Amino acid sequence: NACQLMAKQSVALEVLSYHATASKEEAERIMVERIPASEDYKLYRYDFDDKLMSDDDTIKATIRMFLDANLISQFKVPYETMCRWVCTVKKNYRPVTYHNWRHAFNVCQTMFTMLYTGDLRPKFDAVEVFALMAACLCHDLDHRGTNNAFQVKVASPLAMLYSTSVLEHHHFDHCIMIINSEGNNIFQSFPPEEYRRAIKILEHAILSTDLALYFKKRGDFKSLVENGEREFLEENKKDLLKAMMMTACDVAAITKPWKIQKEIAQLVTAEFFEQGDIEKTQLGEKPIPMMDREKKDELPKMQVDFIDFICAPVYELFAKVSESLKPLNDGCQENRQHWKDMSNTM
Ligand SMILES: CCCOc1ccc(S(=O)(=O)N2CCN(C)CC2)cc1-c1nc(CC)cc(=O)[nH]1
Ligand SMILES: [Zn+2]
Repeated sequence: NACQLMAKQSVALEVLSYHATASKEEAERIMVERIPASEDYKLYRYDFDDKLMSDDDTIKATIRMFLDANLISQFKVPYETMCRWVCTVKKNYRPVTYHNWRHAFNVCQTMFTMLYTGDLRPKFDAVEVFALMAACLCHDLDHRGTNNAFQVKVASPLAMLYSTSVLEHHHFDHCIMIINSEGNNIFQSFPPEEYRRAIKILEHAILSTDLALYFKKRGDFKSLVENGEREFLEENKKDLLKAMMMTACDVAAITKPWKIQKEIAQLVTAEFFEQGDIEKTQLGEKPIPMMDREKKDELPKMQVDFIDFICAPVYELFAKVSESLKPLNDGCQENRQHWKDMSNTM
C-alpha cells in the first residue's frame, strides 16, 4: 500500500545517502596485499580475539577464511569481486557500540571454527558453506544499535516494512542490495539453480538470528539431538542445524575467555543503555531493566539468566553433536561461574 511504498522509499533514500559500495580503489588496495595464513590470525581457534587487529587485518582475515574454505577458486569468484564485496559489507555496518563490523567479523570466524575445528564441515556442501559464512558477515548489516521492539515503538520505516523480525528482514534486504551492486556479486558465477539456493540459505540463516525464532526451533533441535541424531542428512534437519549454528555464532562472545567476555559485555551494555537513554529522554518511557543504566547492578544476574535460558542450551546440544564443539560449552559454563560470582558481590 502507499504507506509501505513510502517506507520502502525512505529506507532506500537513507541507504543511498548513508551507505555506498566500496570503491574500486578500496578493493584494489586489499587485492595487492599479501594475505597472512590462518595460523597467523589464529582463525581456527575458539578463543580468537580481534581486539589487536586493524580494520585492514579483519578484511584480510575474512579473505583468508574464504580462501581456506576453497570457496573463491571453486566458485570462480573474481578476486577483485571478493575483496570489493568484503570491503562493501564492512562499509555497510554503522559505527554503533556493539552491533558493528567487528561483531559480524567475529560471528563469521566462529562459523569458520565450528565448521573446520568443530568438524561440522562434512555435513554441508560448498554452496551451504559459502552462504553460511556470507550470512554471518551480513547478518546484522546496517544495524542502528537499537532492537526490534524499539523499531516498532518509534514506528521506524523498517517497522512499517516488516511486521516480524523487523531488523533481520532489513539485514537480509541490505545483503541482497549489496550483492546486486556493480562488482559486488560474489555469487555471479553460480549456475541459476545454485544461485537461487545460495540466496535461500542466506535468507534463512540471517532471519534465524532473530532470537524470537530461536526458541521455537531449539525445541525441535533438542528432540533430534536427544533422540541420537548426529548426521543431519535430510534437508529439513540441515536447515535446523544451520539455524542453530547461526545463533551459536551470534552469541559466541559468551564462550570467550573471561577477559574477552567482560570487554564485549561492556560494549553490549553500553549499546543497551544508549537505547534505554533514548527511551527515557525522547520517548518518556521506562526501558526494560537490561537497558536501564539505573539497574546496572542487576546485569551479572541477567547474564547468568542469558546463559541459562538462551546460550547454554544450544552449546550443550552442540557438544553432543560433536566432541570438538565442546570448548564452546566449556567456555560458556566458565563465564557463567564468573557472572555468578559477580552477582553474589552485588
Ligand atoms: C551484557 C549486558 C546485559 O546483556 C543481557 C541482558 C539480558 C539478557 S536476557 O537473556 O535476559 N534477554 C535477552 C532477550 N531479550 C528480549 C530480553 C533480555 C541478555 C543479555 C545479553 N544479550 C546479548 C546479545 C546481544 C549478549 C550478552 O552478552 N548479553
Ligand atoms: Zn548479531
